[in-house]
Amino acid sequence: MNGPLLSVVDLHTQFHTDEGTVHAVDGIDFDVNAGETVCIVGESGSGKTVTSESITKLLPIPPGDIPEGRIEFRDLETVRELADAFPRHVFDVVEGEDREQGHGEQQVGDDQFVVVEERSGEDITRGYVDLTRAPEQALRHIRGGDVAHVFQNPQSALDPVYTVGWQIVEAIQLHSDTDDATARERAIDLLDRVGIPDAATRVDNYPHEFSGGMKQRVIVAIALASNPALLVADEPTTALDVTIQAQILGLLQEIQDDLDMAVLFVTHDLGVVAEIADRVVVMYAGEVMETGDVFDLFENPAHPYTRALLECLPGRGDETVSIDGSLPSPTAPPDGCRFAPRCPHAVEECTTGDQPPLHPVEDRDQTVSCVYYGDDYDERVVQTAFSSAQDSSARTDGGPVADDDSVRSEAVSDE
Ligand SMILES: Nc1ncnc2c1ncn2[C@@H]1O[C@H](COP(=O)(O)OP(=O)(O)OP(=O)(O)O)[C@@H](O)[C@H]1O
Ligand code: NI
Repeated sequence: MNGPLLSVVDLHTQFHTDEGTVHAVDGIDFDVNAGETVCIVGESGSGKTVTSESITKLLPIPPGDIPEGRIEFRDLETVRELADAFPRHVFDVVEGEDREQGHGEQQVGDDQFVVVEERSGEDITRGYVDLTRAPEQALRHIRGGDVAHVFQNPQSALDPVYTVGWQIVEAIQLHSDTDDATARERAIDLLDRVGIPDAATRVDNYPHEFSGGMKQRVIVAIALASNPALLVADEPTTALDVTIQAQILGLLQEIQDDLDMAVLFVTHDLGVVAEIADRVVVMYAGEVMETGDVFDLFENPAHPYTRALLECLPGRGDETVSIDGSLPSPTAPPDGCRFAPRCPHAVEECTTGDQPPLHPVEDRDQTVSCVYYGDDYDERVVQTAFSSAQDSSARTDGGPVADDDSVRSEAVSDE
């Protein structure tokens, strides 16, 4: 077993600006397993897009910068290919004797982005590519190959001067030795699969000859052309027609099951999350507040922030209410839990030190960054208030009340 397909480990992504350093992503951890759909949710500005763009390194660097952390991509085929192509950049844990002799952990060099953890003879059987250290040349190989990034903006993702067929053929041939005729056949097949009627004719059309929804399908077809192990998709705030969006999501899921492809989907729509996610990562102000199985998390939201988010979900709580208060300053984030200034249950410990570690939730497939789930507090305090979070009397238990004069945040579903 080579572990999860993708492991984000202590990722820090910053932007150096005239106003100071923006701590957009400030030490987050989560995994994506092969074949599963993980949704990242959170209010606008919480760092979802920066996280997804850190993975495919589509981040503008500079001003962007990843000073700390790793993004381990554990697709074995990719690890083997890149170990072959970049032999000088391989860190071989197996070959190093230091561990045996008790010299402690060996240091991976800055330019060593392929880490081999286990071999069977010559063959690599466990290891990863660290996407944060990979040079542009290696990233080009990975991007649009084993990791595809779908921008859900048809306007900018397609090249207006080439036919859609040409663009799909290019994507196919970039990563495999496929002759023109075979690639064209596969392009037609892909268009057919994403639900474009009369694909054999449409393959020779230009992007402007397609409607918005059909363009979106073409973009998905291009992303699938290389048979990616992981598809990263960031939902835009200027959303497409909801029915088209639902169709495309349904389509993605069908194809995903066929190809055993993992999907990392960024959204602030909890309805979409309920529909497509296997697991959920809840982000707030550059930190992960909670992760978990989608059923466990919806049934038993553990973090007060997740609870507040769910309260804003239509049909769940009172959807006219948004969470009181606003995101903390990204250049000068507060100590302790980022959500503490808005949390009805915050106690003194919540306002000092680092963001609390992710504690496992008892009997659930969930982890939560909240002191109440540690040994010193009773988590029932944050759980009982769920259904009455809008009731102001419920705010007085467990700790200081959020400042009522503070600015109302943008609603969670602000598209
Ligand atoms: N190029 C940049 N320069 C400076 N700050 C940036 C840059 N890009 C993003 N940020 C900041 O990083 C933080 C996280 O932004 P991000 O776009 O990841 O949020 P998001 O969760 O995707 O929000 P939305 O739901 O609105 O898309 C924000 O404070 C944002 O202002
Ligand atoms: Ni975003």
